[in-house]
Amino acid sequence: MIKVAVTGATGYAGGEVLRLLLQHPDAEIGALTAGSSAGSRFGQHQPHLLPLADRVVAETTPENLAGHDVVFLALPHGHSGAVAAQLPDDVLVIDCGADHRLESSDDWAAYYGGEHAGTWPYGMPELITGPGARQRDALPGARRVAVPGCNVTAVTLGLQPAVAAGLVEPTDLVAVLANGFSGAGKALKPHLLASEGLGSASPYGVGGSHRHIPEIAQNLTRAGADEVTISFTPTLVPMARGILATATAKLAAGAGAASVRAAYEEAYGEEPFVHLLPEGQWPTTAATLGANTALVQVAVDERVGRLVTVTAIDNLVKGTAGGAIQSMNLALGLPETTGLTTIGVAP
Ligand SMILES: NC(=O)C1=CN([C@@H]2O[C@H](COP(=O)(O)OP(=O)(O)OC[C@H]3O[C@@H](n4cnc5c(N)ncnc54)[C@H](OP(=O)(O)O)[C@@H]3O)[C@@H](O)[C@H]2O)C=CC1
Ligand SMILES: CC(=O)N[C@@H](CCC(=O)OP(=O)(O)O)C(=O)O
Repeated sequence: MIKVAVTGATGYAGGEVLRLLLQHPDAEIGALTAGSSAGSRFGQHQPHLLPLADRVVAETTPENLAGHDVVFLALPHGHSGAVAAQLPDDVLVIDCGADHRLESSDDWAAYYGGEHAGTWPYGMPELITGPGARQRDALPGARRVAVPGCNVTAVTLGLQPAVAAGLVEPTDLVAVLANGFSGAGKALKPHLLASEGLGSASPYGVGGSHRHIPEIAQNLTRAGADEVTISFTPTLVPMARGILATATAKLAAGAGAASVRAAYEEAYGEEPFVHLLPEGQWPTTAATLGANTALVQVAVDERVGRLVTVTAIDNLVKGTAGGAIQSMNLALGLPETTGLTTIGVAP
Protein backbone atom coordinates (compact mmCIF):
# COMPACT_ATOMS: atom_id res chain seq x y z
CA MET A 1 0.00 0.00 0.00
CA ILE A 2 1.05 3.61 -0.63
CA LYS A 3 0.97 5.66 2.56
CA VAL A 4 -0.40 9.13 1.84
CA ALA A 5 -0.52 12.30 3.93
CA VAL A 6 -2.67 15.31 3.07
CA THR A 7 -1.91 18.84 4.28
CA GLY A 8 -4.79 21.30 4.04
CA ALA A 9 -6.98 18.29 4.73
CA THR A 10 -9.79 20.42 6.15
CA GLY A 11 -10.13 22.55 2.97
CA TYR A 12 -12.05 21.92 -0.23
CA ALA A 13 -9.09 20.71 -2.30
CA GLY A 14 -7.66 18.55 0.50
CA GLY A 15 -11.10 17.10 1.20
CA GLU A 16 -11.55 16.14 -2.43
CA VAL A 17 -8.12 14.51 -2.58
CA LEU A 18 -9.15 12.45 0.43
CA ARG A 19 -12.55 11.54 -1.05
CA LEU A 20 -10.76 10.10 -4.08
CA LEU A 21 -8.00 8.44 -2.03
CA LEU A 22 -10.65 6.64 0.03
CA GLN A 23 -11.70 4.98 -3.24
CA HIS A 24 -8.14 4.27 -4.45
CA PRO A 25 -7.26 0.58 -4.13
CA ASP A 26 -3.55 1.18 -3.43
CA ALA A 27 -3.77 4.12 -1.02
CA GLU A 28 -3.65 4.06 2.75
CA ILE A 29 -4.46 7.39 4.38
CA GLY A 30 -1.92 8.58 6.94
CA ALA A 31 -1.60 12.04 8.47
CA LEU A 32 -4.30 14.67 7.98
CA THR A 33 -2.79 18.07 8.70
CA ALA A 34 -3.94 21.69 8.54
CA GLY A 35 -3.37 25.08 10.21
CA SER A 36 -5.66 26.64 12.80
CA SER A 37 -7.91 23.58 12.94
CA ALA A 38 -5.11 21.30 14.21
CA GLY A 39 -6.26 19.38 17.28
CA SER A 40 -9.92 19.23 16.23
CA ARG A 41 -11.95 16.22 15.10
CA PHE A 42 -11.68 15.75 11.34
CA GLY A 43 -15.39 14.95 10.96
CA GLN A 44 -16.20 18.48 12.10
CA HIS A 45 -14.62 19.81 8.88
CA GLN A 46 -15.38 17.09 6.31
CA PRO A 47 -18.54 15.35 7.53
CA HIS A 48 -19.00 13.63 4.15
CA LEU A 49 -15.76 11.65 4.64
CA LEU A 50 -17.25 9.37 7.27
CA PRO A 51 -14.46 6.75 7.38
CA LEU A 52 -12.08 9.50 8.58
CA ALA A 53 -14.51 11.31 10.87
CA ASP A 54 -12.90 10.28 14.17
CA ARG A 55 -9.36 11.19 13.16
CA VAL A 56 -7.76 14.24 14.76
CA VAL A 57 -6.34 17.00 12.56
CA ALA A 58 -2.58 17.30 13.09
CA GLU A 59 -0.28 20.29 12.78
CA THR A 60 1.60 20.65 9.49
CA THR A 61 5.08 19.76 10.71
CA PRO A 62 7.90 17.66 9.18
CA GLU A 63 7.47 15.19 12.05
CA ASN A 64 3.80 14.63 11.28
CA LEU A 65 4.49 14.32 7.55
CA ALA A 66 7.40 11.88 8.02
CA GLY A 67 7.05 8.21 7.05
CA HIS A 68 4.72 8.71 4.07
CA ASP A 69 5.30 7.71 0.44
CA VAL A 70 3.19 10.57 -0.91
CA VAL A 71 2.33 14.00 0.54
CA PHE A 72 -0.39 16.15 -1.03
CA LEU A 73 -0.15 19.87 -0.33
CA ALA A 74 -3.51 21.66 -0.49
CA LEU A 75 -2.47 24.89 1.20
CA PRO A 76 -3.10 28.54 0.37
CA HIS A 77 -0.71 30.07 -2.18
CA GLY A 78 2.75 30.81 -0.85
CA HIS A 79 2.78 28.07 1.82
CA SER A 80 3.86 25.02 -0.18
CA GLY A 81 7.52 25.86 -0.78
CA ALA A 82 8.49 25.91 2.89
CA VAL A 83 6.66 22.66 3.67
CA ALA A 84 8.06 20.86 0.62
CA ALA A 85 11.61 21.94 1.47
CA GLN A 86 11.35 19.96 4.72
CA LEU A 87 10.37 16.72 2.97
CA PRO A 88 12.89 14.11 1.73
CA ASP A 89 13.68 14.05 -1.99
CA ASP A 90 12.42 10.49 -2.40
CA VAL A 91 8.91 11.32 -1.14
CA LEU A 92 6.39 12.12 -3.88
CA VAL A 93 5.09 15.63 -3.13
CA ILE A 94 2.06 16.81 -5.10
CA ASP A 95 1.24 20.50 -4.78
CA CYS A 96 -2.40 21.37 -5.50
CA GLY A 97 -1.58 25.06 -5.06
CA ALA A 98 0.02 27.44 -7.54
CA ASP A 99 3.47 27.77 -6.00
CA HIS A 100 5.38 25.46 -8.36
CA ARG A 101 3.42 25.76 -11.62
CA LEU A 102 5.03 28.71 -13.36
CA GLU A 103 8.40 28.63 -15.10
CA SER A 104 8.84 32.38 -15.01
CA SER A 105 9.71 34.02 -11.70
CA ASP A 106 8.70 37.34 -13.28
CA ASP A 107 5.20 35.97 -13.91
CA TRP A 108 5.06 34.72 -10.32
CA ALA A 109 6.07 38.16 -9.02
CA ALA A 110 3.59 39.96 -11.30
CA TYR A 111 0.54 37.80 -10.56
CA TYR A 112 1.16 36.37 -7.06
CA GLY A 113 3.92 38.44 -5.48
CA GLY A 114 6.62 37.35 -3.06
CA GLU A 115 9.35 34.77 -3.51
CA HIS A 116 8.88 32.19 -6.28
CA ALA A 117 9.23 28.70 -4.78
CA GLY A 118 10.44 27.12 -8.05
CA THR A 119 9.13 25.04 -10.95
CA TRP A 120 8.06 21.39 -10.70
CA PRO A 121 6.94 18.92 -13.38
CA TYR A 122 3.45 19.94 -14.38
CA GLY A 123 0.59 17.62 -13.47
CA MET A 124 -1.60 17.83 -16.56
CA PRO A 125 -1.04 14.47 -18.29
CA GLU A 126 -3.09 15.48 -21.36
CA LEU A 127 -1.09 18.62 -22.09
CA ILE A 128 0.30 18.50 -25.62
CA THR A 129 4.06 19.11 -25.40
CA GLY A 130 5.07 18.48 -29.02
CA PRO A 131 4.09 16.38 -32.02
CA GLY A 132 2.82 13.10 -30.55
CA ALA A 133 4.10 14.05 -27.07
CA ARG A 134 2.13 14.60 -23.87
CA GLN A 135 3.02 15.84 -20.43
CA ARG A 136 2.25 12.34 -19.07
CA ASP A 137 5.59 11.26 -20.60
CA ALA A 138 7.38 13.51 -18.07
CA LEU A 139 5.65 12.17 -14.96
CA PRO A 140 6.85 8.57 -14.38
CA GLY A 141 9.40 8.65 -11.58
CA ALA A 142 8.77 12.31 -10.73
CA ARG A 143 8.95 13.10 -7.01
CA ARG A 144 7.59 16.64 -7.19
CA VAL A 145 4.44 17.52 -9.19
CA ALA A 146 2.61 20.85 -9.58
CA VAL A 147 -1.12 20.36 -10.16
CA PRO A 148 -2.66 22.88 -12.63
CA GLY A 149 -5.15 25.58 -11.70
CA CYS A 150 -8.78 24.59 -12.22
CA ASN A 151 -9.61 27.39 -14.68
CA VAL A 152 -6.36 26.66 -16.46
CA THR A 153 -7.32 23.02 -16.92
CA ALA A 154 -10.64 23.94 -18.53
CA VAL A 155 -9.26 26.59 -20.88
CA THR A 156 -6.16 24.62 -21.86
CA LEU A 157 -8.13 21.49 -22.70
CA GLY A 158 -10.56 23.59 -24.73
CA LEU A 159 -7.95 25.35 -26.85
CA GLN A 160 -4.81 23.21 -27.07
CA PRO A 161 -5.75 20.90 -29.99
CA ALA A 162 -6.46 23.88 -32.23
CA VAL A 163 -3.33 25.73 -31.10
CA ALA A 164 -1.09 22.67 -31.55
CA ALA A 165 -2.49 22.05 -35.04
CA GLY A 166 -1.98 25.69 -36.06
CA LEU A 167 -5.70 26.15 -36.74
CA VAL A 168 -6.09 29.36 -34.73
CA GLU A 169 -4.21 32.58 -34.04
CA PRO A 170 -2.91 32.13 -30.46
CA THR A 171 -2.54 35.88 -30.08
CA ASP A 172 -6.31 36.33 -30.45
CA LEU A 173 -7.92 34.21 -27.71
CA VAL A 174 -10.88 35.05 -25.49
CA ALA A 175 -12.14 32.96 -22.55
CA VAL A 176 -15.20 33.62 -20.39
CA LEU A 177 -15.98 31.19 -17.57
CA ALA A 178 -18.82 30.34 -15.21
CA ASN A 179 -17.31 29.26 -11.89
CA GLY A 180 -18.74 27.49 -8.87
CA PHE A 181 -18.13 28.87 -5.38
CA SER A 182 -15.90 26.05 -4.11
CA GLY A 183 -13.10 27.30 -6.38
CA ALA A 184 -12.59 30.14 -3.94
CA GLY A 185 -11.88 27.85 -0.98
CA LYS A 186 -13.50 27.77 2.45
CA ALA A 187 -12.12 31.04 3.83
CA LEU A 188 -14.81 33.60 4.57
CA LYS A 189 -15.01 36.39 1.98
CA PRO A 190 -17.86 38.95 1.71
CA HIS A 191 -18.64 38.22 -1.95
CA LEU A 192 -19.07 34.53 -1.10
CA LEU A 193 -21.87 35.10 1.42
CA ALA A 194 -25.07 33.33 0.37
CA SER A 195 -26.98 36.63 0.40
CA GLU A 196 -24.49 38.07 -2.12
CA GLY A 197 -24.01 35.07 -4.34
CA LEU A 198 -27.31 33.20 -4.47
CA GLY A 199 -29.43 34.35 -7.40
CA SER A 200 -26.57 36.39 -8.84
CA ALA A 201 -23.72 36.05 -11.33
CA SER A 202 -20.69 38.26 -10.76
CA PRO A 203 -17.46 38.68 -12.71
CA TYR A 204 -14.12 38.83 -10.89
CA GLY A 205 -10.47 39.07 -11.87
CA VAL A 206 -11.56 41.20 -14.85
CA GLY A 207 -9.25 43.12 -17.15
CA GLY A 208 -6.25 40.84 -17.39
CA SER A 209 -5.57 40.58 -13.67
CA HIS A 210 -6.45 36.94 -12.99
CA ARG A 211 -3.47 34.86 -11.84
CA HIS A 212 -4.29 31.98 -14.18
CA ILE A 213 -3.46 34.01 -17.31
CA PRO A 214 0.31 33.30 -17.34
CA GLU A 215 -0.29 29.61 -16.63
CA ILE A 216 -2.66 29.29 -19.61
CA ALA A 217 -0.14 31.10 -21.80
CA GLN A 218 2.63 28.78 -20.56
CA ASN A 219 0.56 25.70 -21.45
CA LEU A 220 -0.43 26.88 -24.91
CA THR A 221 3.18 27.81 -25.60
CA ARG A 222 4.21 24.27 -24.68
CA ALA A 223 1.46 23.07 -27.03
CA GLY A 224 3.13 24.91 -29.89
CA ALA A 225 2.19 28.60 -29.87
CA ASP A 226 5.00 31.14 -30.44
CA GLU A 227 3.17 33.81 -28.49
CA VAL A 228 -0.11 33.73 -26.56
CA THR A 229 -2.48 36.60 -25.85
CA ILE A 230 -5.68 35.78 -24.03
CA SER A 231 -8.50 37.85 -22.60
CA PHE A 232 -9.73 35.90 -19.57
CA THR A 233 -12.86 36.65 -17.52
CA PRO A 234 -14.26 34.30 -14.86
CA THR A 235 -17.77 34.74 -13.47
CA LEU A 236 -18.96 33.48 -10.12
CA VAL A 237 -22.32 31.70 -10.51
CA PRO A 238 -24.50 30.14 -7.81
CA MET A 239 -23.35 26.53 -7.90
CA ALA A 240 -21.06 24.75 -5.45
CA ARG A 241 -18.88 22.97 -8.01
CA GLY A 242 -18.14 23.22 -11.69
CA ILE A 243 -16.51 25.33 -14.37
CA LEU A 244 -17.95 25.98 -17.81
CA ALA A 245 -15.26 27.62 -19.93
CA THR A 246 -16.19 29.14 -23.28
CA ALA A 247 -13.06 29.98 -25.23
CA THR A 248 -12.94 31.45 -28.70
CA ALA A 249 -10.05 31.99 -31.09
CA LYS A 250 -9.55 33.67 -34.47
CA LEU A 251 -9.29 30.97 -37.13
CA ALA A 252 -6.03 30.71 -39.05
CA ALA A 253 -6.16 31.00 -42.83
CA GLY A 254 -7.55 27.82 -44.36
CA ALA A 255 -8.93 26.38 -41.10
CA GLY A 256 -12.55 25.25 -41.06
CA ALA A 257 -15.04 23.02 -39.28
CA ALA A 258 -13.69 19.77 -40.74
CA SER A 259 -10.03 20.40 -39.87
CA VAL A 260 -11.00 21.61 -36.39
CA ARG A 261 -13.09 18.53 -35.66
CA ALA A 262 -10.33 16.23 -36.92
CA ALA A 263 -7.75 17.92 -34.68
CA TYR A 264 -9.92 17.50 -31.58
CA GLU A 265 -10.78 13.90 -32.43
CA GLU A 266 -7.11 13.10 -32.84
CA ALA A 267 -6.09 14.92 -29.66
CA TYR A 268 -8.70 13.39 -27.39
CA GLY A 269 -9.72 10.11 -29.06
CA GLU A 270 -7.49 8.03 -26.78
CA GLU A 271 -7.74 10.15 -23.63
CA PRO A 272 -9.42 8.39 -20.69
CA PHE A 273 -10.76 11.54 -19.05
CA VAL A 274 -11.19 14.13 -21.82
CA HIS A 275 -14.22 13.52 -24.03
CA LEU A 276 -15.08 15.31 -27.25
CA LEU A 277 -18.87 15.16 -27.33
CA PRO A 278 -20.76 14.14 -30.46
CA GLU A 279 -21.53 17.08 -32.74
CA GLY A 280 -24.45 19.14 -31.50
CA GLN A 281 -24.20 18.05 -27.84
CA TRP A 282 -22.87 20.75 -25.52
CA PRO A 283 -21.02 20.25 -22.23
CA THR A 284 -22.74 20.97 -18.93
CA THR A 285 -21.10 21.17 -15.54
CA ALA A 286 -23.77 18.90 -14.04
CA ALA A 287 -22.58 16.02 -16.21
CA THR A 288 -19.08 16.21 -14.69
CA LEU A 289 -19.89 16.46 -10.99
CA GLY A 290 -17.85 14.07 -8.89
CA ALA A 291 -16.13 12.66 -12.00
CA ASN A 292 -12.62 13.16 -13.31
CA THR A 293 -14.12 14.11 -16.65
CA ALA A 294 -13.60 17.05 -18.97
CA LEU A 295 -16.32 17.38 -21.59
CA VAL A 296 -15.34 19.35 -24.69
CA GLN A 297 -17.28 20.58 -27.72
CA VAL A 298 -16.22 22.75 -30.64
CA ALA A 299 -17.92 24.77 -33.34
CA VAL A 300 -16.80 27.16 -36.06
CA ASP A 301 -18.60 30.50 -36.24
CA GLU A 302 -18.11 31.25 -39.94
CA ARG A 303 -19.60 34.76 -39.74
CA VAL A 304 -16.94 36.00 -37.34
CA GLY A 305 -14.16 33.63 -38.39
CA ARG A 306 -13.72 32.20 -34.91
CA LEU A 307 -13.41 28.81 -33.29
CA VAL A 308 -15.75 28.39 -30.31
CA THR A 309 -14.89 25.75 -27.69
CA VAL A 310 -16.83 24.88 -24.56
CA THR A 311 -15.31 22.77 -21.77
CA ALA A 312 -16.99 21.58 -18.58
CA ILE A 313 -15.19 20.16 -15.54
CA ASP A 314 -15.76 19.69 -11.85
CA ASN A 315 -13.22 22.16 -10.48
CA LEU A 316 -12.51 19.96 -7.47
CA VAL A 317 -12.06 16.73 -9.46
CA LYS A 318 -10.54 17.15 -12.95
CA GLY A 319 -9.69 20.72 -11.90
CA THR A 320 -7.73 19.65 -8.80
CA ALA A 321 -7.89 16.35 -6.93
CA GLY A 322 -8.56 14.05 -9.89
CA GLY A 323 -5.70 15.54 -11.87
CA ALA A 324 -3.54 15.22 -8.76
CA ILE A 325 -4.35 11.51 -8.37
CA GLN A 326 -3.78 10.93 -12.11
CA SER A 327 -0.34 12.46 -11.63
CA MET A 328 0.31 10.38 -8.52
CA ASN A 329 -0.54 7.21 -10.43
CA LEU A 330 1.79 8.14 -13.29
CA ALA A 331 4.63 9.17 -10.99
CA LEU A 332 4.42 5.87 -9.10
CA GLY A 333 4.09 3.70 -12.19
CA LEU A 334 0.45 2.72 -11.54
CA PRO A 335 -2.14 2.67 -14.34
CA GLU A 336 -3.12 6.33 -14.84
CA THR A 337 -6.82 5.73 -14.25
CA THR A 338 -6.50 3.83 -10.94
CA GLY A 339 -9.06 4.98 -8.39
CA LEU A 340 -10.60 7.52 -10.75
CA THR A 341 -14.02 7.51 -12.36
CA THR A 342 -15.82 9.13 -15.26
CA ILE A 343 -19.14 8.30 -13.59
CA GLY A 344 -20.74 11.51 -12.38
CA VAL A 345 -23.48 12.36 -9.90
CA ALA A 346 -26.79 13.52 -11.35
CA PRO A 347 -29.20 15.22 -11.15
N1 LIG B 1 -10.88 24.97 -4.51
C1 LIG B 1 -10.50 24.67 -5.75
O1 LIG B 1 -11.32 24.46 -6.68
C2 LIG B 1 -9.05 24.56 -6.08
C3 LIG B 1 -8.05 24.80 -5.17
N2 LIG B 1 -6.74 24.70 -5.52
C4 LIG B 1 -5.66 25.04 -4.61
O2 LIG B 1 -5.65 24.24 -3.46
C5 LIG B 1 -5.17 24.99 -2.35
C6 LIG B 1 -6.21 24.92 -1.24
O3 LIG B 1 -7.42 25.52 -1.71
P1 LIG B 1 -8.81 25.26 -1.05
O4 LIG B 1 -8.90 23.89 -0.55
O5 LIG B 1 -9.80 25.76 -2.01
O6 LIG B 1 -8.72 26.26 0.20
P2 LIG B 1 -9.46 26.14 1.61
O7 LIG B 1 -9.47 27.51 2.16
O8 LIG B 1 -10.74 25.43 1.45
O9 LIG B 1 -8.48 25.22 2.48
C7 LIG B 1 -7.21 25.67 2.88
C8 LIG B 1 -6.54 24.59 3.72
O10 LIG B 1 -5.24 25.01 4.07
C9 LIG B 1 -5.09 24.95 5.49
N3 LIG B 1 -4.17 26.01 5.92
C10 LIG B 1 -4.34 27.34 5.83
N4 LIG B 1 -3.26 27.99 6.31
C11 LIG B 1 -2.40 27.02 6.71
C12 LIG B 1 -1.11 27.04 7.31
N5 LIG B 1 -0.48 28.19 7.58
N6 LIG B 1 -0.51 25.86 7.60
C13 LIG B 1 -1.13 24.70 7.36
N7 LIG B 1 -2.36 24.61 6.82
C14 LIG B 1 -2.98 25.77 6.48
C15 LIG B 1 -6.47 25.13 6.02
O11 LIG B 1 -6.51 24.59 7.33
P3 LIG B 1 -7.40 25.19 8.55
O12 LIG B 1 -8.71 24.47 8.53
O13 LIG B 1 -6.63 24.82 9.76
O14 LIG B 1 -7.51 26.67 8.31
C16 LIG B 1 -7.27 24.30 5.03
O15 LIG B 1 -7.15 22.94 5.32
C17 LIG B 1 -4.94 26.42 -2.85
O16 LIG B 1 -3.60 26.61 -3.12
C18 LIG B 1 -5.78 26.47 -4.09
O17 LIG B 1 -5.28 27.37 -4.98
C19 LIG B 1 -6.39 24.30 -6.78
C20 LIG B 1 -7.33 24.07 -7.74
C21 LIG B 1 -8.73 24.22 -7.46
C1 LIG C 1 -14.59 30.94 -7.73
C2 LIG C 1 -13.12 31.24 -7.60
O1 LIG C 1 -12.72 32.19 -6.97
N1 LIG C 1 -12.31 30.38 -8.22
C3 LIG C 1 -10.89 30.54 -8.13
C4 LIG C 1 -10.28 29.25 -8.50
C5 LIG C 1 -8.80 29.32 -8.32
C6 LIG C 1 -8.15 28.04 -8.00
O2 LIG C 1 -8.60 27.27 -7.19
O3 LIG C 1 -7.01 27.81 -8.61
P1 LIG C 1 -5.64 28.03 -7.87
O4 LIG C 1 -5.23 26.66 -7.47
O5 LIG C 1 -4.71 28.63 -8.83
O6 LIG C 1 -5.91 28.93 -6.72
C7 LIG C 1 -10.40 31.66 -9.03
O7 LIG C 1 -10.85 31.78 -10.15
O8 LIG C 1 -9.48 32.37 -8.60
